[in-house]
Amino acid sequence: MGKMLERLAPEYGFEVTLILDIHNNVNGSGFTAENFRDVHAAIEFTAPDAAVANLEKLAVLRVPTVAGTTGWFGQLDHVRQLFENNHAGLVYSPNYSIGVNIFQRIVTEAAVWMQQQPAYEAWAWELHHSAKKDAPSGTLLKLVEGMRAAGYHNHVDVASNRAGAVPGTHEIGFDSAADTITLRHTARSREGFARGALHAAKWIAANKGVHEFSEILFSSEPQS
Ligand SMILES: NC(=O)C1=CN([C@@H]2O[C@H](COP(=O)(O)OP(=O)(O)OC[C@H]3O[C@@H](n4cnc5c(N)ncnc54)[C@H](O)[C@@H]3O)[C@@H](O)[C@H]2O)C=CC1
Ligand SMILES: O=C(O)C1=N[C@H](C(=O)O)C[C@H](O)C1
Repeated sequence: MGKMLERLAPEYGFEVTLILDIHNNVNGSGFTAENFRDVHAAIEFTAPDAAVANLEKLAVLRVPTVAGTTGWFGQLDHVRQLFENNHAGLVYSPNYSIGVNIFQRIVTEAAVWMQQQPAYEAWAWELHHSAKKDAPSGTLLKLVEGMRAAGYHNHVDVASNRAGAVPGTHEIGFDSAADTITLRHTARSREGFARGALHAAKWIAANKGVHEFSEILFSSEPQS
């Protein structure tokens, strides 16, 4: 994601002044007050086992932050508390694509209807490139969590595949003896993730608080 963010950042009015990676951030050594002195926003896309330590440092430095890494959301309460205690802004999401955030709402709505239909059984599936470290994807976990929050308590069979260079495909399905409903989002490239993260960075550079990305995206709800 780093290269894509660097390429698109100027379109969002950002100059990239610091890039930390596994080589220049050994034991968090890149997170100094000097390095972040004139930084208006940080975007964190690293690895599941690195994200929390990086986010802790960004909170203490009070840098408005966009959290993009997946696989750490079990520690969200701890990270949220740290940003709030330090009065630092944070946006988090397992997926910054606009399409996926709309897809999430469609899936949640389907779950409400399907909860009343015991003849249907459900599955959740995702496919990503073979370099992806976490499975299931953060997005798939959130889709299923959204179904649960909408009242869907039947079993959901969850599966993941890793192959080639696939940028990200997520599918929720319902099957009965009579028919099948398949809901699928397919990312065509990683550009949608990067654009969403840059949009969030611009927003959090000018606002306060801790927010899930969809709160920003859907801050003015469509009229029905
Ligand atoms: N929220 C979203 O929309 C999206 C989330 N992701 C997630 O973002 C994460 C990163 O994905 P990719 O960019 O594909 O990974 P990648 O493996 O291509 O790049 C990760 C980068 O993080 C650096 N890194 C690792 N540990 C570090 C540390 N301790 N400090 C600083 N830098 C460190 C590596 O040097 C590397 O440059 C994954 O968890 C992935 O699931 C990926 C795409 C979209
Ligand atoms: O690792 C990736 O590539 C992606 N990860 C995110 C996830 O785990 O949901 C989002 C996107 O699907 C790409």
